[in-house]
Amino acid sequence: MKRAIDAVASSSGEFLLKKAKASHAKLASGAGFDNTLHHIIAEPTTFDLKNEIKPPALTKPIKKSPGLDLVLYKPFIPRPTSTKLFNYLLEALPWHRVQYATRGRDITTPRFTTVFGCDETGAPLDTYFRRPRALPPILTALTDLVERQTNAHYNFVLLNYYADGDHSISYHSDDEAFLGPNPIIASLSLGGARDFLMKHKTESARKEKFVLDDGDLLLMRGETQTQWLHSIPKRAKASPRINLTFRKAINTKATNNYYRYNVGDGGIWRWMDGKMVHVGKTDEKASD
Ligand SMILES: O=C(O)CCC(=O)C(=O)O
Ligand SMILES: [Fe+2]
Repeated sequence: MKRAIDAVASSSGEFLLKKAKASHAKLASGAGFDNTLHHIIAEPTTFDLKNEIKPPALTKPIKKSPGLDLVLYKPFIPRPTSTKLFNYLLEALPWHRVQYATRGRDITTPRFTTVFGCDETGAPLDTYFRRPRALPPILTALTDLVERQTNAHYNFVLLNYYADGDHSISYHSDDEAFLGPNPIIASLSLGGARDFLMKHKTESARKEKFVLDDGDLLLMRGETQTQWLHSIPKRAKASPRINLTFRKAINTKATNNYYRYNVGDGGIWRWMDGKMVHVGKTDEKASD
């Protein structure tokens, strides 16, 4: 399944876009506006992830249903590091609201997204739909730690920011051919707890529900993506949450797809003065 998975469009998208237009007009005319829209704010020197992360209190393999092969690490990142990381990522990164058309409908992704990484084919960077962005140091450090914990290699980090309970990801599986067979995906949660629902693709009575809490790491492997779907449903009340998925792209198609559905061309949003502000257009070619 390609990553056009947001056919359940969200009305909060339109609302946020309207709200942002006002801020954008103000920014465009205002002084002190940093025009390097894609920049990543340097991490505070107080980050010392390697020493702040301790072995998880709980490491729970979950294999009770056919094809389901998960490991839950609770927590992988303890507080207050998880909070510090959440706050830093929200503010430091350029975010996007991706819009695309599918089956004749215009969809606005019902959450903010952003992505870093590249396949390891060595293809020239300017041959991609969007110029791939290098992992910023904090994501390189995190990837190293996740690799060590999960014994796998990743070259991509996709981030989702769910501002509130209206933000969601609909049922999908990440079994794209460009990740190779039985991809290993590690998923890190920061901030507000959300339900993570799973259902078997063919045996619809088989369902699972986990609460993903601040600092939790969920490893999905084996036939999980082939046999199961997962989602983060909307809920009445939810605190802001960032999710990071660590993946391994094996070809250029993967890289193009990830930038198309996580950067897109709907513009750049930044966390400024306690809210997301639409700061400008995505550069046609360079996204770094
Ligand atoms: O936010 C989550 O926990 C899940 C995100 C997800 O499934 C995805 O990005 O493919
Ligand atoms: Fe997913």
